[in-house]
Amino acid sequence: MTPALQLDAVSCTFVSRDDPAQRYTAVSEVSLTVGAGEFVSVVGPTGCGKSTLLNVAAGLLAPSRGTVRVFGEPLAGLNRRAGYMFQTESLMPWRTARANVMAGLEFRGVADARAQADEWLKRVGLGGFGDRYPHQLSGGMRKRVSLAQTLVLDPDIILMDEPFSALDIQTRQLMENEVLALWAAKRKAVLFITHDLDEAIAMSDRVVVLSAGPSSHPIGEFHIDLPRPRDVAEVRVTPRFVELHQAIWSVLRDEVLKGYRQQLAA
Ligand SMILES: Nc1ncnc2c1ncn2[C@@H]1O[C@H](COP(=O)(O)OP(=O)(O)OP(=O)(O)O)[C@@H](O)[C@H]1O
Repeated sequence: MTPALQLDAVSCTFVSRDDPAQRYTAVSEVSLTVGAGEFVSVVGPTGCGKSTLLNVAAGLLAPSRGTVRVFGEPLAGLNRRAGYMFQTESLMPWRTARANVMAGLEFRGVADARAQADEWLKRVGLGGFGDRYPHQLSGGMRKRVSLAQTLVLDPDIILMDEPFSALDIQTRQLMENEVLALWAAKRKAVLFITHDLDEAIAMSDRVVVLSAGPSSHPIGEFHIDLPRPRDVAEVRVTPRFVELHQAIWSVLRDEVLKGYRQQLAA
């Protein structure tokens, strides 16, 4: 079956604005696929190039070398089959929760945008909050609105960059379970970036480990054979989870230490 997303030998080199002779290759020769309906996480040390890869998949950044295919077609420009959810707040503060969720649909000229937005707000547990502005919602609620804003457009591929990193642990686990439930219902391809190995294992079908930069590349790939449906809090205490964690951490640990050393030296 044609993968939803296929990165083939992708490298990204950034040129310094002040001194064009200075270059930094963030990722090098990265090949990565996400099957239709597959949930794949990418973990790696801080600054290794996880967001860079996601930006490439989103079509926001053209790779310096290599190719990106979306359902078999070469990607040129924005990836219109993908929806994104980023670490930072993505809500427009001057729009209500409903108006934020509706924005993308309005842009596409969808006639029943309001009804669809209300339906999605209900699905993420915010049925009664459509008229609130972002500042009148908690951090977790704002993330739920962002999730609705992404999913209302029914993308075939969902790209998530540490979407829950700013949340407290309980809210985070609730959101992770909600994402898993929504994903199970629709089975879209997900590329999930996180620095949290527990989160990656609990949620994914496959975990890809990136080396520390520069020239970061995959150094391990693990199939997560934990049964579904999963509760992210409960699955963490199962023996198989612990086994997988140990196996992946043994690959990731040295890279994390390298990443820290590089950050301190910078
Ligand atoms: N536009 C850019 N210009 C120059 N360097 C960049 C640019 N974007 C990213 N980089 C560099 O590329 C490297 C990878 O950055 P990236 O944000 O992809 O890492 P990350 O793994 O997502 O980091 P974190 O885990 O801290 O979020 C970093 O060293 C960063 O400074």
